[in-house]
Amino acid sequence: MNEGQARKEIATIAKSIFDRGLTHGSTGNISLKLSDGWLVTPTGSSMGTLEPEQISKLDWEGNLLSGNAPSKEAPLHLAVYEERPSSNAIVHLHSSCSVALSLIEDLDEHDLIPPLTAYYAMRVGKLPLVPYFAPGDKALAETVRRFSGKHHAMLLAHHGPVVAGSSLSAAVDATEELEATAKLFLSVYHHRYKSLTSDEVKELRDKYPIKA
Ligand SMILES: O=C(CO)COP(=O)(O)O
Ligand SMILES: [Zn+2]
Repeated sequence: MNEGQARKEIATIAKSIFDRGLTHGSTGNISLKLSDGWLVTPTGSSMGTLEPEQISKLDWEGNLLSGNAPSKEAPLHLAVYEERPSSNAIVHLHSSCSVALSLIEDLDEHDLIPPLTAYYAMRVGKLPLVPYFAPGDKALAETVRRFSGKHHAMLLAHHGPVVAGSSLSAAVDATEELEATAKLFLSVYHHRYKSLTSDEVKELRDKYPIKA
């Protein structure tokens, strides 16, 4: 995919995310690797109205090459790419059920949601909670770096998900799966509910390995 196509793909997917209420206001950011750098959505922009040429192009030191000023989370995206050479795209949203999940006390912070559905096990797997830091904080990027070697999906406390994928569509797919399962989990949380067994999860993970 060339740079022009990549810019269009980000703008199209960002609008779809915004139109379905998966992030709001000027929250969230998306990035995508290119052969000669990477693209990230500009700071302060609404995902609903992004023009392809506004999207920031950066080099691997984080310098702006073209487009508007980059997301304040660009160092976080860069840290994930540095730790995950197989990842080609990253999605960060403020999707409300996922944020709500990050506020619940006494969940397992190494794995917040049990394997409620097959697609959650196939697309997300394990979801750790990343401790709270202010958006754009250098310490947030460095903390995410520590998680991202082992995890392609993580949840920032009081903030929202960060999900890496082998492609932009794979990263968006997994982020949507996380939001849908967070909603499901919130609705069964105060009930007695069943999860998939570890054998069932293992069978899924063997048959549908997550490439992220
Ligand atoms: O989600 C956001 C911060 O975490 C949005 O910030 P940016 O507008 O700088 O991308
Ligand atoms: Zn954010």
